[in-house]
Amino acid sequence: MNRRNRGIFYLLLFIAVGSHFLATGASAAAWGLLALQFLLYPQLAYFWALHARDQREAEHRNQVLDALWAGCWIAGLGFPLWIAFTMFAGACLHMVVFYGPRGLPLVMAAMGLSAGLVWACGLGRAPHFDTDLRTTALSMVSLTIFFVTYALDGYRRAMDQHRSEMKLRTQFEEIKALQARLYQQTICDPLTGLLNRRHLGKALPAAVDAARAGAGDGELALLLLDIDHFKGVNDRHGHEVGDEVLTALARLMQADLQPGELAYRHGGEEFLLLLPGCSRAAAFDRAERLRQAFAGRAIGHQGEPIRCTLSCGLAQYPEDGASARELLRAADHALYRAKDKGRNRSEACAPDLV
Ligand SMILES: Nc1nc2c(ncn2[C@@H]2O[C@H](COP(=O)(O)OP(=O)(O)OP(=O)(O)O)[C@@H](O)[C@H]2O)c(=O)[nH]1
Repeated sequence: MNRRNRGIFYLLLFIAVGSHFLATGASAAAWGLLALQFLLYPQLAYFWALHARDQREAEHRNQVLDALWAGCWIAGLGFPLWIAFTMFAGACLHMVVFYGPRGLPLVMAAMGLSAGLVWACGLGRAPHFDTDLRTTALSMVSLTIFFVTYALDGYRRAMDQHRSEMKLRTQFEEIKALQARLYQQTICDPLTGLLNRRHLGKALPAAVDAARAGAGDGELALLLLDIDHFKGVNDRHGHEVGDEVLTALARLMQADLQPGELAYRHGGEEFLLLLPGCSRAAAFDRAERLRQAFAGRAIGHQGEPIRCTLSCGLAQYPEDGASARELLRAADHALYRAKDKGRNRSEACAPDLV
């Protein structure tokens, strides 16, 4: 119980019992005891708990003590119904809030024990259950205020928890988005935005497995594209223009992509198209279309159009290679043949089959 709740509850009880004392003409000693119990004791109990090594344990002891005191007062006052009920309900609420259902029998036992002892020692008053109207009303108001105070505490905690949850959820979403962005960065080439070799390392074996399992009629084509004399472009016009040439080719590749197909920057000025479900003839056509489109595109630089060409090597699963590594090697051979034959051309690994 926090200081505010304990203080409020005891003050309200002080007023209710005081009203009962006024109605029944209590002695000065009884008023003194009332002040000690309901004004001083709650402060002492709070400081006791505050300075204890285990505050929760100390508070638990305080609450049992509260229940014991309440039993004494109930028996000593002669069981006035409304005051007794207010004390009992308050003690139950304290205990249950802190200790769950097991707090309930504990309160009953403590109250019953102390009331019984007071009664057995002959210190109890003869039962007189009635309270006057003012005391009854004050007891009711006390209970209501007490319940509302606790309810407000519960509401505040629920709102705090809700806010924390919302904050956590937002942070979680941000982390997820960040992770996705980081992952994207690890699999993408920053200059062209195409996928990179790291992604190919997983995607190519997976595509081979899928083709082997019959996906896309068991067809899979690999196109390896390399810009011709690219070093010369860099040397003559500078790296920035070289970068523009690279991104121009990347855009052409992306514009032509069908669902399920993937475009890579394989390294430097070398690019790759992974075409699941694509026949050898269709892949060769794609290579030629891309080659011609690239050759026909000029990049303007200081008023001078810069034209580049590319060479392309085609490898087809399963004829040219039954694994990712074999397919790559086959496409590489085909590309070298294209370079050897004068560049700006497409070559299939097995030209007789095209
Ligand atoms: N601008 C630019 N150049 C790059 C990048 N990555 C690699 N290069 C350049 O690409 C060039 C590749 O040159 P080479 O391997 O000799 O190939 P090439 O000049 O295209 O000759 P062939 O392939 O035989 O036609 C090198 O000069 C690299 O510096 C890049 O990101 N940007």
